[in-house]
Amino acid sequence: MILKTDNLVKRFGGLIAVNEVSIGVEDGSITLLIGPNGCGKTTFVNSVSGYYKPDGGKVYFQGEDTTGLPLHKMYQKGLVRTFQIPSPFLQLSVLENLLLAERNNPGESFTKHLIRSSWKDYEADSVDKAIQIMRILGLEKYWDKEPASLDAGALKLIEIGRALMAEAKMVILDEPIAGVNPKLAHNIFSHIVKLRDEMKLTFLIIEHRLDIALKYVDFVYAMHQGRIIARGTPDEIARNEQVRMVYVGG
Ligand SMILES: Nc1ncnc2c1ncn2[C@@H]1O[C@H](COP(=O)(O)OP(=O)(O)OP(=O)(O)O)[C@@H](O)[C@H]1O
Repeated sequence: MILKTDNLVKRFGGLIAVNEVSIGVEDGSITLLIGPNGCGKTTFVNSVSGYYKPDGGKVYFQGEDTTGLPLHKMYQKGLVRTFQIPSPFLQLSVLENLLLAERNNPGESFTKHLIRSSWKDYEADSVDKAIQIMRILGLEKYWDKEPASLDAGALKLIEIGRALMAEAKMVILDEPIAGVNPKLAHNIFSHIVKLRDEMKLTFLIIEHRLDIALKYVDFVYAMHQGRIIARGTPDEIARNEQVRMVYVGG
C-alpha cells in the first residue's frame, strides 16, 4: 500500500466531516472515492495531503507516518494533490507551466511567478522532461499555447503534467472530469490509465460521474456521512445495495 489511513478524523466545530476513515491505496493503482455531496470526500483528501491537520487517526505514505505533515512536505515526499492552474499561469505557455511546477511547490508564494519567465532560463534536462511529459499527455502540439486558450480537458491534463514535473508518486485528483464532455472525459481517463501503466503512477480520484469513471479504475471506496460504507471492485460497487440507496435514494 502506498497510502494508508487508520481511523482518520477531521472535525469542523461540532461536525465530524471525516469519521474514522480507514482506507488503503495499492501502489500503481487507480483508486476511486465516491459519495454524495457533502459526505466528506474533499475533507478526507485534504486531511491526507496536508491541507488540513487531522483531529485523530493516522496517515501513512510509503510506509512512513506522515500524519499532520503540511502540504509542501507531502508534495516533496511525492503525494501531490492537483490544483487548478493559478490564474496568472493561464497567460504563460503550457511548457512554462510545467517548468514552474518543477521548481516550486504549494508551500511557496505564487507572487514571485508573476514576473514572466522564459523557458530558455531553464536547464535543458528540465525542458527535456517537460517535453516527455507533454508527449505522454498528448499536449506537445500545445507547448507554446496559453492554457487560457485550451479546452477544459487539456487544462486537467496540464494539472496532471504539473504533478508529474514535481516527481509525484501518487496524484490526488478532485473531480478531473467535472464539466468536461464525454469524449474528453474518456480521453482524460485513458491518459490516467497510461500513466499508471507506463510510469507506475498511483491515483486517488474523487469523481461523481460513475458511468465513465468505473470503467477505468481498479478499486472503489464509497463514503456516506463521513464514513466508508463500501469498498470493492467497480463491479462490486455498482452492484452494492447500500451504495445504490445512498446515490438514488432507494
Ligand atoms: N472548511 C470547512 N468548514 C466547515 N465545514 C466544512 C468545511 N469544509 C467542509 N465542511 C463541511 O464538511 C462536510 C463534508 O464536506 P466535503 O466538502 O468534504 O464533502 P464532499 O464529499 O467533498 O462534497 P462534494 O462532493 O460536494 O465536494 C460538509 O458538511 C461540509 O459542509
